[in-house]
Amino acid sequence: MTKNDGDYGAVDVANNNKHSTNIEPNTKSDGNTKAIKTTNIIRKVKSPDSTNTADSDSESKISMNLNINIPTVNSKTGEEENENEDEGASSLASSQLSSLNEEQDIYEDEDTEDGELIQPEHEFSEQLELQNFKIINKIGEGAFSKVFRAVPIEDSPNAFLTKSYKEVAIKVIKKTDLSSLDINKDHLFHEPPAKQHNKNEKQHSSKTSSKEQVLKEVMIHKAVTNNCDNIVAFVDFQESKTYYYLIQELLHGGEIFGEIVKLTYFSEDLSRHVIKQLAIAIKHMHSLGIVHRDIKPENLLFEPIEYIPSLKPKLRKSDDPQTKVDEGVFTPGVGGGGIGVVKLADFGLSKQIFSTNTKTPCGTVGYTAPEVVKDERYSMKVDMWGIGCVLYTMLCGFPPFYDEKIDTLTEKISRGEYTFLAPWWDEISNGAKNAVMRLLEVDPNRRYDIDEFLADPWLNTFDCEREKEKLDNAKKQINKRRSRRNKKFFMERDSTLLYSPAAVAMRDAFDISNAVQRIEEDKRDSPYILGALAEDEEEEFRLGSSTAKSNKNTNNLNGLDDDMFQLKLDTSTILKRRQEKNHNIIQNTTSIPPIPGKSISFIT
Ligand SMILES: Nc1ncnc2c1ncn2[C@@H]1O[C@H](COP(=O)(O)OP(=O)(O)OP(=O)(O)O)[C@@H](O)[C@H]1O
Repeated sequence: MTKNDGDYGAVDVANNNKHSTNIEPNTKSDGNTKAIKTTNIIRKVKSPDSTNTADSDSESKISMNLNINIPTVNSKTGEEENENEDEGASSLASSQLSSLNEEQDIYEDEDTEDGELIQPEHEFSEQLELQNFKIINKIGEGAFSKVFRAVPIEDSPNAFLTKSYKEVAIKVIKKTDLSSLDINKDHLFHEPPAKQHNKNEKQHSSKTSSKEQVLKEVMIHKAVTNNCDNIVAFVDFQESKTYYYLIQELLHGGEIFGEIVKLTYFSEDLSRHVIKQLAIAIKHMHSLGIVHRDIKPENLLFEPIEYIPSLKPKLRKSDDPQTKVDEGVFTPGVGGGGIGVVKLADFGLSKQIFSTNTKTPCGTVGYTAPEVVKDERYSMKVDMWGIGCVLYTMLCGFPPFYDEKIDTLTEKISRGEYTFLAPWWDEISNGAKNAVMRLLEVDPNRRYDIDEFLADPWLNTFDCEREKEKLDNAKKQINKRRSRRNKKFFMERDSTLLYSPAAVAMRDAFDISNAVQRIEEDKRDSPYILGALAEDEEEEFRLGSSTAKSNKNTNNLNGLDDDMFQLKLDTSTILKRRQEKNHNIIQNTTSIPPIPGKSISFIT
């Protein structure tokens, strides 16, 4: 989710720039080299002499400064620690996840009781046009947005909207930032450099497109927000003269990405804890016909829980005892490593594949030949690939696909070339490896779908009796903690690690992996090139062209009002845009946009 721009000292993987020199030279060219190299990358992060390339200014922009405001609880007694030391094959059953949400409620209560930091850090220009909320501090930054922590203003006209939220996260997008940039990442992905428009025309179309993209994100987020505790809740949307405000539930822990960097890797229990919650979120989205398309550790946010140090920290053979951070005790039904409830965020690349009302694919029109109609199962499988990459990375600490050369990396992703490299994978169970293999299957027909993954034996490994006992104990401990707040007991976060070359390289690997999968999906769906238009058509249908109006009842997002934001598209007809797109695609290669500062080209 977080931006990897020059301010953060991004590694230019493609051009092997100065920061890449921190990564050990690649001396081999076989399939294993990548994993050795990436492991070194992550070890660099943890090593005491690793160089932080983020300058002090950029550090002030990082998104992990939430820990100063998180509620605090007391430490555990030795007896409790012993209870929890009794680890083993433990995991979460679906039913147990509800207890995680009880835990979250507790923290929400604590926030307000403590009444911490309700005064703004300073005057924010974004506050001037914002209604109903008071901005307190900046907590994150995306490529096109700033994210703030805010509190509802009491007695505001829309106070009813926020009654469940004592604090919110507000993603603020400045309209002028959009006017020169097209944030529709997939359009950039498919489209060649802009055609020769005159300046006004270009600016106009760019603005329109950007607004579409913001509204699309809002509509999809709103559509998926209900009935799933593992999706960051949508609260409200405001548009002012200068800004768009996307108001959502605040998650106090930050990104799972930072936790992987900090802990080097997660135990199988903790990996299962995180991935199961992600799977529940994806199950919910897929059941609504919506595909996320940008699954990565940066888009997984979490609520922090008490960190309980292990009495005897377990080390893997591959660990450096000097630098491996103890993950602490894993408590079934609660979490571990300071990670409690996990929620999926960032719907900027999400896409509706089929309407739950009609079960017909979106974006298709009457005259489209059956062979170019999207097969929704393929589209959904993009998310399963993303889940596989996240699971692999959590288990060993480096991503499945990596290469400094962008072309080689792309090839490896397309061919599904990855290994369970020794010694890092030696102590990881066959069950976990099997789950990864079923997710990182190149052929989408053979790749797990979400139901198959949720039924995976490794994901469901637990002993009911023991789990129940542990769950009861965990609940008792939570109750004790409620009366023993105000002592800091969360894991320290060294936010400088997040912008090390290693961490940036890991982010890039995910962005590229997801992008390649999206391209593969579109290639599969679009043997006649027309598929590249599907998203445009979809928007046109949903957002109000004359064609859309006539199809309003069958193609709008579930539960959403077509006219919710009074958006009217002022663009060309589908046919004209199809012709333009065909013309452009035939003439050009595609380029990868999501990594600012990089010039990467793909031959289609
Ligand atoms: N609901 C939230 N609770 C807590 N932190 C959040 C929340 N939403 C976003 N953030 C923080 O702000 C950062 C940027 O948010 P987000 O990724 O949504 O912006 P973005 O513009 O979509 O980024 P990009 O497009 O570059 O991926 C996140 O990485 C996260 O650290």
